[in-house]
Amino acid sequence: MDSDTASKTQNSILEQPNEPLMFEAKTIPLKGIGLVALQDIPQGTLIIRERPLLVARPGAPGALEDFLSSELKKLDKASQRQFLSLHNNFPGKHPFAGIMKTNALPCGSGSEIGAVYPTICRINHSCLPNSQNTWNSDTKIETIFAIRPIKCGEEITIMYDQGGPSTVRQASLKQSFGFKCSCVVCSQPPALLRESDARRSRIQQLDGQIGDPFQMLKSPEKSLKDCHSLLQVLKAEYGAYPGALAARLYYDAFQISIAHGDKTRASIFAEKSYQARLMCEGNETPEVKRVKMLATNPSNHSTFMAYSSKWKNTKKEKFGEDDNEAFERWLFRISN
Ligand SMILES: C[S@@+](CC[C@H](N)C(=O)[O-])C[C@H]1O[C@@H](n2cnc3c(N)ncnc32)[C@H](O)[C@@H]1O
Repeated sequence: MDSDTASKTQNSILEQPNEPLMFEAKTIPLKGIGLVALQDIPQGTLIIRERPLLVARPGAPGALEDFLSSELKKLDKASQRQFLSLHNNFPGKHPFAGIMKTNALPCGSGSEIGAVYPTICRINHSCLPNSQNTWNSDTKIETIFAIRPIKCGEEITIMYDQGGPSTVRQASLKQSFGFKCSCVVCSQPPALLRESDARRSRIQQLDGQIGDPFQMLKSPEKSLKDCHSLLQVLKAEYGAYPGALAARLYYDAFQISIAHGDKTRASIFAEKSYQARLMCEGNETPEVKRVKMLATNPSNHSTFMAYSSKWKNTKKEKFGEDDNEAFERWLFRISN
């Protein structure tokens, strides 16, 4: 499909059809079609809100093809054309399944159910994306928010893979999407790429340690310290815009604190998680609303004092928020 056709197909399922679009679909060298910003877009801006064309579970190619074929017949002609015009990395016997496999985005984190969209599915991948896709399970709408400032003329990008060092990312992108990534991270000089790889491996390692319930139970100080270390690595790798990774880290720190009874820190961590999430997905998703509620009432969480009451706040703790470093050390219980 050429970029003209792509531009014309944009509006039907978009939720903000009357507003001037912040982007245009055009051909990008070596990437097919992509979306390019038509204006400067500040961090935290909602760029696209779109309903799915089709939703499906993964399945054997033949069975998936039959399912998609019957679902396609239920769509109007314009929607059918939009679906059929999407990129297919797996041409052959099962073209509908190939389109789905190339384009589907999960309906929620970790969900095996995927959906395709006429516009959002034109967004290409970067290992340092400037935007994030999020599924809202209440409204059944997918959103794209700017997670860092985007300059007019810059391509809008999201992240397709699970992260990790460049060799792992490259292999996964090649296998699932058929391209060799040459984004700003992957095309760095070898020495810088090695440093980035070391940070991304460390991020995965720390993430695993923080998620370990035994460490959280037996050595919550260590878990919080890991959260603090992760924050430093995220800042080094992603600069001022760690996006959803920061939201998750703060939520983990919330869970560690509340499980041992520390409502004061838990409330601060929940608020930080909320603020980070707000930038990535707005204030409409059930998850964002829940984290906001927990910032106000941390003890409403089901694990309040589930592990111990050793951090239960007995008196109002004083902390000086003016001295950033001291505040961070207090918050993450770093003693030396
Ligand atoms: C969901 S589609 C994105 C839109 C697609 N470029 C198009 O023309 O419709 C995914 C496909 O786009 C291409 N693609 C996405 N990101 C890319 C990148 N960073 N470099 C090269 N190709 C990319 C790959 O062919 C991939 O399988």
